Amino acid sequence: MDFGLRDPAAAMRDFLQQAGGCAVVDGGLATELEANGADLNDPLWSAKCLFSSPDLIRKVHLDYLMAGANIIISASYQATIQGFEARGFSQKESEALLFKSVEIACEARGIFQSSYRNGPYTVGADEASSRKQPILVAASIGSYGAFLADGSEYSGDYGKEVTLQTLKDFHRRRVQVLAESGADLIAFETIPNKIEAQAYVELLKENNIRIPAWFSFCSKDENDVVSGDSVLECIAVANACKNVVAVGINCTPPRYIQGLILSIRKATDKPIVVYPNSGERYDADRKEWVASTSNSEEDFVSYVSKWSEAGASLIGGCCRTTPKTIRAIAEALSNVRSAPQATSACN
Ligand SMILES: C[S+](C)CC[C@H](N)C(=O)O
Ligand SMILES: N[C@@H](CCS)C(=O)O
Ligand SMILES: [Zn+2]
Repeated sequence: MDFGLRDPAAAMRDFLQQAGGCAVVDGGLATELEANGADLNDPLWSAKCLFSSPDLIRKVHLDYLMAGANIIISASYQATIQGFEARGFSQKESEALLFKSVEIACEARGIFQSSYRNGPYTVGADEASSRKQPILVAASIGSYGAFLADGSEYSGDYGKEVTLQTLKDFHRRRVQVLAESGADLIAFETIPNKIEAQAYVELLKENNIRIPAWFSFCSKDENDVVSGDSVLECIAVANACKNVVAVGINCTPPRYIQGLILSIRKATDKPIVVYPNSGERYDADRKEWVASTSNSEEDFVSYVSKWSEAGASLIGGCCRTTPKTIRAIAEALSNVRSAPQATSACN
């Protein structure tokens, strides 16, 4: 559909219309890599699989497509040139790994689409809606905190020495490479503070980046992102950028999402994307999630129609969500989705 080559807002509008008014985002990529046996206790976390087990990444993307995802997010969340160089890769090899993350996702989409035509996969509520499942590939860009590999994407506290310029210098080349990778859009994910959003906006402008992007923040409650910066101020930074086709929240407990959507919709007319985590807590030292008694996949999915009613039009899951979660989200949304190509939205 040449998503990335058109007027960004119109491209997103058309995509959402083809998806029936609401699109399904995939679930936790790293979570599912681990569920399939990958050991992510590594500074590169899921990006390690780009060289250790690329076939597994492709399989996980396919599993999410089969569950009904309209958007799959590449394995580049913690893939940085600086991180790969620290592992002994050259700059050229590091950039090739970034490309590869998108290539793998595009391959999964191609396999899914051609295999579907040949018969073996059934996805979505029924065959007719499955056939029309529009699919985008989003290139993930995780925060500077993700690169630090100490869980600081959940604090947004980088210390005083990390300035706007530091962050721009850190992210610049990766943004340039992923913008040329063949992805349909860039997903700036798990953004923990306002300064990093500002750095991304300036990089998009200064580097004349043409492909669309979404900005998705990590929140600690219904008002503030994890650093303590106001969600509304963060959204305002993203809202001012023409390339930004959706704004929202990810890797945040489900219980805050409805309040966040209601606030965000007052601050922007752009589509709202939400893909919460399970509500568990990440132990960065052990690189493990700590179980919480108050959350289950059932709880998560029970929120979905409320999020749609509140104004979200891209809904999925982040860490500790699985293809099962995504299938349940697709089913929950099938009640509010209109027939593909119809004009009404789901909220
Ligand atoms: C979204 S968090 C669970 C990613 C992993 C983290 N940056 C780490 O390396 O520990
Ligand atoms: N896209 C990443 C986000 C981590 S917060 C993943 O699902 O692993
Ligand atoms: Zn997450």
